[in-house]
Amino acid sequence: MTQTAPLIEFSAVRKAYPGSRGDALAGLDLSIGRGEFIAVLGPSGAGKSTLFKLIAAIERPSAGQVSVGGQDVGRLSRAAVPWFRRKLGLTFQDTKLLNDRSVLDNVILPLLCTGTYGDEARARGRAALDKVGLRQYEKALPATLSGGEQQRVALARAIVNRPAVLLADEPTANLDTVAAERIVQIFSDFHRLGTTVMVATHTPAILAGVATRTIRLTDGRLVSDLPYAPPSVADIAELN
Ligand SMILES: Nc1ncnc2c1ncn2[C@@H]1O[C@H](COP(=O)(O)OP(=O)(O)OP(=O)(O)O)[C@@H](O)[C@H]1O
Repeated sequence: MTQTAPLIEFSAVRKAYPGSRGDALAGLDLSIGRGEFIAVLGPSGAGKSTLFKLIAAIERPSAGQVSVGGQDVGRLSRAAVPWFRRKLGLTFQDTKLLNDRSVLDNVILPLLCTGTYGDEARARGRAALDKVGLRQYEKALPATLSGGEQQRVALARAIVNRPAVLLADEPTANLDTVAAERIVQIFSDFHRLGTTVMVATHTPAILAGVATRTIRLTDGRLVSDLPYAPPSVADIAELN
């Protein structure tokens, strides 16, 4: 039987931020295959965002190795980083949308970073907005949209490069159930098309029927790695 190489691999990864006490990640080994949908759980400060930042080359490991698609992320040159990031779509709880630019201009920003401009960029931006159901708002300023719609704009920006991996850091925090379910449905659609998805969340119940695996971090360590199962009452208490 042939075994395919993992898409994302952490080998003995330690991350200490300059000036901070303790490690944000403390010797993490983790392998993620193509097509997985992973719920990343853990209390505040457990290292979930740091995990995503290392995958996306926003931060570099203090020790150990992070590889994505066979590339050693910690060794990418500064010039190579924007090209590497085309493989990845990232969203954050704070959507980081620019409020002085239209929704469409926000969505096409990642294309401009890697040399796709003009009509082609706009066509791809509109296609991404179609996928999240917001094409009608392309000319609006982000601040005029609801929180759920702003998260969907951020998601359109994340997928505009048709990434192989989607990383979402607390994408449904502060959203009502309907808005959160709509976001999760979009993740599910991408997952069905073959995208590898990782979602950090304090409310894993929203990923029921969608996530395939749950990893749980505490104090920068992997404390469990299991097939996804809906959270128990004790889990919910711990995560909130
Ligand atoms: N830029 C930074 N500088 C210094 N310390 C940091 C920085 N970013 C994160 N940390 C610290 O690293 C640890 C892990 O933080 P991280 O944001 O990865 O956790 P998290 O699980 O995503 O938390 P939350 O659920 O609150 O978003 C925390 O102790 C945090 O204070």
